[in-house]
Amino acid sequence: MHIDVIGAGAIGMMLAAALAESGAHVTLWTRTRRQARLIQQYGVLRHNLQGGGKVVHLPCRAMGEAVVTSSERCVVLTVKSTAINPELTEQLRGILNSGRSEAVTVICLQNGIGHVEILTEALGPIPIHIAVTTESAKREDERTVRHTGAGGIWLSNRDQFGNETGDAPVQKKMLQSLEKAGFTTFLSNDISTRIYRKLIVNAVINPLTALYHVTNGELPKESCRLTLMRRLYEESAAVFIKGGLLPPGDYWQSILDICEATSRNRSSMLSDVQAGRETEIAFINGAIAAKGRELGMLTPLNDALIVIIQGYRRPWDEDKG
Ligand SMILES: NC(=O)C1=CN([C@@H]2O[C@H](COP(=O)(O)OP(=O)(O)OC[C@H]3O[C@@H](n4cnc5c(N)ncnc54)[C@H](OP(=O)(O)O)[C@@H]3O)[C@@H](O)[C@H]2O)C=CC1
Ligand SMILES: CC(C)(CO)C(=O)C(=O)O
Repeated sequence: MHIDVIGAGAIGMMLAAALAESGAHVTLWTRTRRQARLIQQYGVLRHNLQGGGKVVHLPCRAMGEAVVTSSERCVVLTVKSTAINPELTEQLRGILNSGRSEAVTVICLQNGIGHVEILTEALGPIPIHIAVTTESAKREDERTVRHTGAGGIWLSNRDQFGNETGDAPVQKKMLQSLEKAGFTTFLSNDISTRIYRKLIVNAVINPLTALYHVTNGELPKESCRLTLMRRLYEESAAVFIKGGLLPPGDYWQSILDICEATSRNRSSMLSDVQAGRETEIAFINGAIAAKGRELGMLTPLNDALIVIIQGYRRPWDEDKG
């Protein structure tokens, strides 16, 4: 089986380097030719959890370049949800329909929700499996990645159409490859709960760390911030529970636990805001606000944070007035 990891960012470089090192047939795909050449020439420098660094050489191509043919192929999508646009899906179709691929699967590792619907519309009947990961990684430069937190990878045993595919060879082989590469994996028959539990964590930690410009660990340490965290949590959890997306329960402690477990991390949303990049807020708090509207529930805190975070502008945009 051939594995195509799309997106040479934090998660993409971490996964592709670990898979290549453990002997998987993997290609890492970049957006730019420049990054592909750099990785092709010098490899990915992967820092493990203990801080040790190792250069891993692996095939790396820019999107649009020639595809390695294989009868079985697993495409692991590690771009941000905001990068899933018509140009990317057209290029994905090129990879998925290439050569002799008879069995293909797409695995999505994005935080948030809404991206699978966009992909399904563009890719038609190709099976897509959602994966949720609690691993964390940081991209330090175009060829350097640091594994910053160990967790697990949960892969849905159903595709987006509800077909049970846990026994499909591509999926089985993908899970085996990830295990061999050192990741703890699970085949999940309840990915939905896992998605919404993670979404609630991201909906509280991400926009508030971006708002206050603090690390995850600093966020709850000040009482006003803790109050806002709690209110945002209550508003968001109420939507998921009323919508039947999460069983009634208390998910607050898990947010505090993750702040502590990832205390030195800058959340992905804070990193995006600081780098002047578009954030994933539309797929996180935007999804909660949309669900709230559907259920006739008000979500004023989510609504306000969406506009605040989307309103951050890059300094060079300020110049244009
Ligand atoms: N980092 C983490 O610890 C975790 C991240 N996640 C989720 O995983 C996803 C990826 O996150 P992360 O790795 O941090 O994000 P990064 O921004 O580090 O990486 C995304 C990568 O996608 C690349 N990309 C964008 N457009 C394309 C394209 N058209 N073709 C090929 N590559 C493209 C970007 O390239 P370029 O820079 O050139 O634009 C970038 O290298 C997100 O949805 C995030 O929420 C989930 C759990 C943990
Ligand atoms: C869990 C958390 C908040 C860890 O930083 C994350 O997933 C993110 O930053 O997007």
